Amino acid sequence: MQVVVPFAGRTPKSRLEAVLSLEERRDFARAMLADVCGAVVATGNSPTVLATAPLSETTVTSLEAGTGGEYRVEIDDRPLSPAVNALLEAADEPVAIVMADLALATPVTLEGLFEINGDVVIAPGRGGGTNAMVVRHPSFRVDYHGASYLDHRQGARGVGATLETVDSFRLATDIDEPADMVEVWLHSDSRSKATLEAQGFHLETTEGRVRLARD
Ligand SMILES: Nc1nc2c(ncn2[C@@H]2O[C@H](COP(=O)(O)OP(=O)(O)OP(=O)(O)O)[C@@H](O)[C@H]2O)c(=O)[nH]1
Ligand SMILES: C[C@H](OP(=O)(O)O)C(=O)O
Repeated sequence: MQVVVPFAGRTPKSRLEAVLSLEERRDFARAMLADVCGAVVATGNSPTVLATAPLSETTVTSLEAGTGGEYRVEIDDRPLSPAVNALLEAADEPVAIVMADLALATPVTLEGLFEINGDVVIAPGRGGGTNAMVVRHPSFRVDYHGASYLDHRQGARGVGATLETVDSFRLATDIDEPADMVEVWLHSDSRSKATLEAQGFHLETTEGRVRLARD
Protein backbone atom coordinates (compact mmCIF):
# COMPACT_ATOMS: atom_id res chain seq x y z
CA MET A 1 0.00 0.00 0.00
CA GLN A 2 1.14 3.53 -0.77
CA VAL A 3 0.63 5.80 2.26
CA VAL A 4 0.43 9.49 1.40
CA VAL A 5 0.68 12.22 4.04
CA PRO A 6 -0.30 15.62 2.57
CA PHE A 7 1.50 18.53 4.16
CA ALA A 8 1.29 22.27 3.55
CA GLY A 9 4.03 23.64 5.76
CA ARG A 10 4.57 27.26 4.76
CA THR A 11 1.60 28.83 6.53
CA PRO A 12 0.06 25.86 8.30
CA LYS A 13 -2.76 25.68 10.77
CA SER A 14 -4.10 29.19 10.16
CA ARG A 15 -7.06 28.41 12.39
CA LEU A 16 -4.61 28.31 15.32
CA GLU A 17 -3.33 31.82 14.67
CA ALA A 18 -5.19 33.23 17.69
CA VAL A 19 -2.95 31.18 19.98
CA LEU A 20 0.24 30.41 18.00
CA SER A 21 2.57 32.62 15.98
CA LEU A 22 3.47 31.58 12.43
CA GLU A 23 6.79 30.13 13.57
CA GLU A 24 5.07 28.23 16.39
CA ARG A 25 2.45 26.90 13.99
CA ARG A 26 5.18 25.71 11.64
CA ASP A 27 6.95 23.90 14.47
CA PHE A 28 3.73 22.38 15.76
CA ALA A 29 2.59 21.30 12.29
CA ARG A 30 5.97 19.76 11.63
CA ALA A 31 5.92 17.94 14.97
CA MET A 32 2.50 16.50 14.14
CA LEU A 33 3.80 15.47 10.72
CA ALA A 34 6.72 13.68 12.35
CA ASP A 35 4.38 11.89 14.76
CA VAL A 36 2.08 10.80 11.95
CA CYS A 37 4.99 9.61 9.82
CA GLY A 38 6.42 7.73 12.79
CA ALA A 39 3.09 5.99 13.34
CA VAL A 40 2.88 5.07 9.65
CA VAL A 41 6.41 3.67 9.71
CA ALA A 42 5.49 1.58 12.76
CA THR A 43 2.69 -0.06 10.73
CA GLY A 44 5.36 -1.37 8.36
CA ASN A 45 4.54 1.13 5.61
CA SER A 46 6.73 3.86 4.22
CA PRO A 47 5.00 7.24 4.03
CA THR A 48 5.22 9.58 1.09
CA VAL A 49 4.94 13.16 2.32
CA LEU A 50 3.02 15.07 -0.36
CA ALA A 51 4.35 18.53 0.39
CA THR A 52 3.62 21.91 -1.14
CA ALA A 53 7.27 22.92 -0.69
CA PRO A 54 10.56 21.28 0.28
CA LEU A 55 10.40 20.50 3.96
CA SER A 56 13.67 22.31 4.60
CA GLU A 57 11.90 25.54 3.61
CA THR A 58 9.10 25.10 6.07
CA THR A 59 10.61 24.30 9.39
CA VAL A 60 13.49 24.48 11.78
CA THR A 61 13.03 21.06 13.35
CA SER A 62 14.06 17.68 12.03
CA LEU A 63 11.43 15.33 10.68
CA GLU A 64 13.87 12.49 10.34
CA ALA A 65 14.84 12.30 13.99
CA GLY A 66 13.15 9.37 15.63
CA THR A 67 10.72 8.33 12.93
CA GLY A 68 12.71 5.14 12.59
CA GLY A 69 12.12 4.47 8.94
CA GLU A 70 12.43 5.51 5.36
CA TYR A 71 9.99 7.79 3.60
CA ARG A 72 10.10 10.09 0.67
CA VAL A 73 8.93 13.62 0.00
CA GLU A 74 7.07 14.48 -3.18
CA ILE A 75 6.65 18.17 -3.97
CA ASP A 76 3.41 19.32 -5.61
CA ASP A 77 2.31 22.91 -5.14
CA ARG A 78 -1.18 22.40 -6.49
CA PRO A 79 -4.08 22.61 -4.05
CA LEU A 80 -4.77 19.56 -1.92
CA SER A 81 -7.38 17.71 -3.99
CA PRO A 82 -5.65 17.97 -7.40
CA ALA A 83 -2.34 16.95 -5.84
CA VAL A 84 -3.85 13.87 -4.18
CA ASN A 85 -5.87 13.00 -7.27
CA ALA A 86 -2.72 13.04 -9.40
CA LEU A 87 -1.29 10.35 -7.13
CA LEU A 88 -4.53 8.36 -7.26
CA GLU A 89 -4.53 8.50 -11.07
CA ALA A 90 -0.94 7.23 -11.22
CA ALA A 91 -1.38 4.53 -8.57
CA ASP A 92 -1.31 0.85 -9.39
CA GLU A 93 -1.86 -0.26 -5.79
CA PRO A 94 -4.14 0.79 -2.90
CA VAL A 95 -3.47 4.31 -1.62
CA ALA A 96 -3.98 5.50 1.95
CA ILE A 97 -4.21 9.23 2.53
CA VAL A 98 -3.46 10.19 6.13
CA MET A 99 -3.58 13.84 7.13
CA ALA A 100 -0.52 15.29 8.85
CA ASP A 101 -2.50 16.85 11.69
CA LEU A 102 -3.64 13.57 13.24
CA ALA A 103 -1.46 14.01 16.32
CA LEU A 104 -3.26 11.21 18.16
CA ALA A 105 -2.79 8.62 15.42
CA THR A 106 -1.12 5.43 16.60
CA PRO A 107 0.16 2.40 14.69
CA VAL A 108 -2.76 0.37 16.05
CA THR A 109 -5.41 2.84 14.92
CA LEU A 110 -3.80 3.17 11.48
CA GLU A 111 -3.50 -0.59 11.11
CA GLY A 112 -7.19 -0.81 11.96
CA LEU A 113 -7.92 1.54 9.06
CA PHE A 114 -5.56 -0.16 6.62
CA GLU A 115 -6.92 -3.66 7.37
CA ILE A 116 -10.60 -2.94 6.69
CA ASN A 117 -11.75 -4.28 3.36
CA GLY A 118 -13.56 -1.89 1.06
CA ASP A 119 -12.98 0.01 -2.15
CA VAL A 120 -13.07 3.22 -0.13
CA VAL A 121 -12.53 3.22 3.64
CA ILE A 122 -12.96 6.53 5.44
CA ALA A 123 -11.97 7.69 8.91
CA PRO A 124 -14.06 10.85 9.22
CA GLY A 125 -12.91 13.88 11.15
CA ARG A 126 -15.02 15.70 13.68
CA GLY A 127 -16.78 18.51 11.87
CA GLY A 128 -17.22 16.87 8.50
CA GLY A 129 -13.72 16.30 7.16
CA THR A 130 -11.95 13.18 5.91
CA ASN A 131 -8.99 12.62 8.20
CA ALA A 132 -7.73 9.40 6.70
CA MET A 133 -8.88 7.07 3.96
CA VAL A 134 -7.88 4.08 1.93
CA VAL A 135 -8.69 4.04 -1.78
CA ARG A 136 -8.73 0.74 -3.65
CA HIS A 137 -11.03 1.74 -6.51
CA PRO A 138 -9.36 3.04 -9.69
CA SER A 139 -12.04 5.64 -10.47
CA PHE A 140 -12.47 7.23 -7.05
CA ARG A 141 -11.19 10.80 -6.67
CA VAL A 142 -10.98 13.05 -3.61
CA ASP A 143 -12.72 16.36 -3.05
CA TYR A 144 -11.44 17.81 0.21
CA HIS A 145 -12.70 20.76 2.30
CA GLY A 146 -16.21 21.48 3.48
CA ALA A 147 -18.17 18.37 4.41
CA SER A 148 -15.73 16.18 2.52
CA TYR A 149 -16.85 13.09 4.42
CA LEU A 150 -20.29 13.40 2.81
CA ASP A 151 -18.79 14.31 -0.57
CA HIS A 152 -16.51 11.27 -0.46
CA ARG A 153 -19.40 8.97 0.43
CA GLN A 154 -21.29 10.34 -2.55
CA GLY A 155 -18.21 10.05 -4.76
CA ALA A 156 -17.78 6.40 -3.78
CA ARG A 157 -21.43 5.67 -4.60
CA GLY A 158 -21.01 7.50 -7.91
CA VAL A 159 -18.25 5.19 -9.12
CA GLY A 160 -19.84 2.04 -7.72
CA ALA A 161 -17.24 1.61 -4.99
CA THR A 162 -17.96 -0.22 -1.75
CA LEU A 163 -17.61 2.08 1.24
CA GLU A 164 -16.67 1.50 4.86
CA THR A 165 -16.43 4.01 7.67
CA VAL A 166 -14.05 3.73 10.64
CA ASP A 167 -15.21 4.74 14.10
CA SER A 168 -12.01 5.97 15.78
CA PHE A 169 -11.62 8.74 18.32
CA ARG A 170 -7.91 9.04 17.54
CA LEU A 171 -8.36 9.27 13.79
CA ALA A 172 -11.36 11.59 14.13
CA THR A 173 -9.32 14.09 16.13
CA ASP A 174 -7.54 16.42 13.74
CA ILE A 175 -5.99 19.44 15.34
CA ASP A 176 -7.63 22.37 13.58
CA GLU A 177 -8.82 24.81 16.22
CA PRO A 178 -7.47 25.97 19.61
CA ALA A 179 -9.99 23.80 21.47
CA ASP A 180 -8.55 20.71 19.74
CA MET A 181 -5.07 21.25 21.14
CA VAL A 182 -5.94 19.92 24.59
CA GLU A 183 -6.57 16.50 23.04
CA VAL A 184 -2.86 16.32 22.18
CA TRP A 185 -2.02 17.00 25.81
CA LEU A 186 -4.51 14.44 27.11
CA HIS A 187 -3.99 11.58 24.68
CA SER A 188 -0.52 11.76 23.21
CA ASP A 189 3.02 11.55 24.51
CA SER A 190 4.85 12.62 21.45
CA ARG A 191 6.71 15.33 19.60
CA SER A 192 3.46 17.23 19.22
CA LYS A 193 2.89 17.35 22.95
CA ALA A 194 6.56 18.14 23.61
CA THR A 195 6.30 21.05 21.18
CA LEU A 196 3.29 22.48 23.02
CA GLU A 197 5.11 22.03 26.32
CA ALA A 198 8.15 23.85 24.92
CA GLN A 199 5.86 26.62 23.72
CA GLY A 200 4.76 27.20 27.31
CA PHE A 201 1.31 25.64 27.38
CA HIS A 202 -0.15 24.00 30.45
CA LEU A 203 -3.40 22.28 31.26
CA GLU A 204 -5.98 24.62 32.69
CA THR A 205 -8.68 22.94 34.72
CA THR A 206 -11.81 25.00 35.13
CA GLU A 207 -15.45 24.11 35.37
CA GLY A 208 -16.48 22.25 32.28
CA ARG A 209 -13.93 21.06 29.72
CA VAL A 210 -10.24 21.43 30.39
CA ARG A 211 -8.16 23.37 27.91
CA LEU A 212 -4.61 24.45 27.20
CA ALA A 213 -3.46 27.88 28.27
CA ARG A 214 -0.22 29.78 28.69
CA ASP A 215 0.67 32.75 30.82
N1 LIG B 1 -0.05 18.81 -0.24
C1 LIG B 1 -0.95 19.64 0.31
N2 LIG B 1 -1.36 19.42 1.57
C2 LIG B 1 -2.25 20.28 2.10
C3 LIG B 1 -2.76 21.39 1.40
N3 LIG B 1 -3.63 22.06 2.23
C4 LIG B 1 -3.66 21.38 3.38
N4 LIG B 1 -2.82 20.31 3.33
C5 LIG B 1 -2.62 19.30 4.36
O1 LIG B 1 -3.85 18.61 4.49
C6 LIG B 1 -4.14 18.31 5.84
C7 LIG B 1 -5.47 18.91 6.27
O2 LIG B 1 -5.45 20.31 6.04
P1 LIG B 1 -5.98 21.39 7.07
O3 LIG B 1 -6.60 20.77 8.27
O4 LIG B 1 -6.79 22.39 6.34
O5 LIG B 1 -4.57 21.99 7.54
P2 LIG B 1 -3.95 23.42 7.30
O6 LIG B 1 -4.13 23.85 5.88
O7 LIG B 1 -2.56 23.37 7.84
O8 LIG B 1 -4.83 24.30 8.33
P3 LIG B 1 -5.73 25.61 8.09
O9 LIG B 1 -4.81 26.67 7.54
O10 LIG B 1 -6.22 25.94 9.45
O11 LIG B 1 -6.82 25.17 7.13
C8 LIG B 1 -2.93 18.79 6.62
O12 LIG B 1 -2.07 17.69 6.73
C9 LIG B 1 -2.33 19.86 5.73
O13 LIG B 1 -0.93 20.01 5.94
C10 LIG B 1 -2.30 21.60 0.06
O14 LIG B 1 -2.69 22.54 -0.62
N5 LIG B 1 -1.41 20.70 -0.42
C1 LIG C 1 -8.81 18.84 4.18
C2 LIG C 1 -10.01 18.98 5.05
O1 LIG C 1 -9.57 19.05 6.35
P1 LIG C 1 -10.33 19.86 7.52
O2 LIG C 1 -10.41 21.28 7.07
O3 LIG C 1 -11.66 19.22 7.66
O4 LIG C 1 -9.45 19.67 8.68
C3 LIG C 1 -10.95 17.77 4.84
O5 LIG C 1 -10.82 16.80 5.60
O6 LIG C 1 -11.74 17.82 3.90
